[in-house]
Amino acid sequence: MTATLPPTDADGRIAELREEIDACDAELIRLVQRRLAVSHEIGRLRRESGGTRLSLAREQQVIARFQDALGPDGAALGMMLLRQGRGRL
Ligand SMILES: C=C(O[C@@H]1C=C(C(=O)O)C=C[C@H]1O)C(=O)O
Repeated sequence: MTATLPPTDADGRIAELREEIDACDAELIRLVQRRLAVSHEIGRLRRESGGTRLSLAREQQVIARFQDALGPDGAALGMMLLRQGRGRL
C-alpha cells in the first residue's frame, strides 16, 4: 500500500524534488559541455598528427556503453553526444 500525502505536503515535496532535477540537469549540461571540449581536443590532436577525424571503432564502444547502461534510449543518447562532437562532416 502506498501512503497518500495531503495535497499541500505533496506540493512541497514536488518542489524539493524539482530542485533536485534542476541540479541534475545543471550537472548534465556541464558534463556535456566538458565532453564536447575533450572530444574536440582529441579530434584536433588526431588531425594534426595525420590521423582521421573520427574513430568509428571507438564510437561503437561509446554507443555500446550507453546501450548497456540505459538500453535503446541510452544508445540514442550516446549517438546524440557523438553527433554533437562531430559538428559539420
Ligand atoms: C573523441 C574521440 O574522437 C571522436 C569522438 C568520439 C566521442 O565523442 O566520443 C569518439 C570517437 C571519435 O569519432 C576519440 O577518438 O576518442
